[in-house]
Parts: sequence; structure tokens; C-alpha cells
Amino acid sequence: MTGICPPPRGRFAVVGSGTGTTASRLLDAVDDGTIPADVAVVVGNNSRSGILTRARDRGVRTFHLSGKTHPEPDMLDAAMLDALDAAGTDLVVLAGYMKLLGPRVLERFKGAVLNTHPALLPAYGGVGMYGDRVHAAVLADGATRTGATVHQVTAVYDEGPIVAQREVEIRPDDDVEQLRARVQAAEKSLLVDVVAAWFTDAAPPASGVAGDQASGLMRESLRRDRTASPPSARA
Ligand SMILES: Nc1nc2c(c(=O)[nH]1)N[C@@H](CN(C=O)c1ccc(C(=O)N[C@@H](CCC(=O)O)C(=O)O)cc1)CN2
Ligand SMILES: NCC(=O)N[C@@H]1O[C@H](COP(=O)([O-])[O-])[C@@H](O)[C@H]1O
Repeated sequence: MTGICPPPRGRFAVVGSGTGTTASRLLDAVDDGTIPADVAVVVGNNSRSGILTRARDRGVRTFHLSGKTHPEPDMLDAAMLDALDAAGTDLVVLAGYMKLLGPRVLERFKGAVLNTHPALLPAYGGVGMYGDRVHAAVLADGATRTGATVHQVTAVYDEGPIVAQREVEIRPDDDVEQLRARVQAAEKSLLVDVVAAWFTDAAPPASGVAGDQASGLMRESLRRDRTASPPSARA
């Protein structure tokens, strides 16, 4: 017996508002070993949403935090920070979260908050650009390109540095549902690749769009994050 203990596994939180299919994909990737880290907590802002149910069904700690539980945005921000810290979170992943993440959380987890967006930012981002609204706008504009983006989260919706992107085909007869399904599949695979790389120092995901640039950004942001963000207080 060498007595040498392996380093503790990283821990990431998932924050969302919707059905939770992205969160489920991340949990699957933890279970199959693709992501060498653990889900510390799942936070949802809709008590009836699938994301909390799916997490509870898999034995993951959950918190329902919303404008209903905490009407004051400042209090909601503080409660979110407490929940993330209590769970020993190292990385925060927004997966279909529909509200603005507050300044306390952004400061505490500076450089360690990621969001997945269903378009190729900076196109089709910002206030009002979420869910099917994004795909409807892409189709209405006759855009020839769309895809998935994973970016660092900053104070303004969707303006943080892009970490990785993956392009998705738009077919001539696509409707919103068909395009959503194709983009969501790309979002899930890209997000799993990014989170896995975050915890393994692996090469960033092969990206269909600006791959080298995104990869460089990711390597740089990963390097910076590891030196900048304080170690999490283990729960
Ligand atoms: N501080 C940040 N918080 C969040 C970011 C971010 O970049 N910085 N990204 C969003 C996720 N997102 C797109 O990826 C996004 C989500 C929601 C909206 C939006 O317009 N929301 C509406 C309210 C919608 C509702 O109540 O259902 C609004 O704020 O008026 C835009 C972009 C997550 N948080
Ligand atoms: N602006 C962010 C945004 O619109 N994200 C979108 O929220 C949904 C989450 O689905 P899920 O709850 O099934 O994971 C996904 O469609 C994702 O593209």
C-alpha cells in the first residue's frame, strides 16, 4: 500500500430552466467516464421543469432557486452562490438557464462559468434570443449557417469569450423543430467535449468552425482558469 491518494475529482454544477435533456447528457457522460468529474449539484429555477426531476431521479443534489423563492435578484444571486459553494463546485455550466446569472456568482467563479448557446455567436445572441426563438430567427433570415457555441459567461448575455463552436447544416425544408433537434445534438456533444477537456487538460474539441481559434481560446482560457480561479471549498 503506497498510501498515495489520488487527487479529488473535479466537481461541476449544472444550472438550467428547461426540460433538462442537456443536463441528462452531461450526467450520462460522467457515468460513462467521458467526463472525469462529478456533478456537484443541479440548480433549476422552475420547480416543475424536467431538469430538477431528472437530476433527483439520478440521486443528484438539487436546488430550486428562482424569482419565486427569492424575489430580490440580489438575494437570488446570494442563494445561488451559497448552493454552488456548499456543493464544492469548481465549474458552473449553464444548460438552458433563461435568466441573467448574478454578479456574486460571476465574481466567485470568474472564468469558470460556461454557457451553451444554440447558435454561432455573436450571431443570434443577446436578450430575447433563447430556445426556439433562435431557430425561428435563423430560418426567417434565410441564414446559411448555424450551430452551437460554448462560451465563458460574463455580465451581459452571450458576450463572453467563445470557447468552442460546432457548425450545423441547415436544410432547405427545415422547420424550427427539425433545426432545433440538429442544433441541440451538436450542443450536447460540444458541451460534453468542452467539460471533459476542462477537467483533463485535453486538447480542445475538434470544432467545425474556427476550430484552431476556438481551440486556442480554450487552451488559453483553461490555462488562465486553472491559475486564476481559487480551489473550491470541498463540501
Ligand atoms: N450573466 C449571464 N447570464 C446568462 C448568460 C450570460 O451570458 N451571462 N447566458 C444565458 C443563456 N442565454 C443564452 O445562451 C440566454 C437566456 C435567456 C435570455 C433572455 O432573453 N431571457 C429573458 C427571460 C426569458 C424567460 O424568463 O423565460 C430576459 O432576460 O428577458 C437570453 C439569453 C443564461 N444566463
Ligand atoms: N440561450 C440559451 C438557450 O436558448 N438554450 C437552449 O435551452 C434548451 C435547453 O434544453 P434542455 O432543458 O432540454 O437542456 C436548449 O434548446 C438550448 O439550446
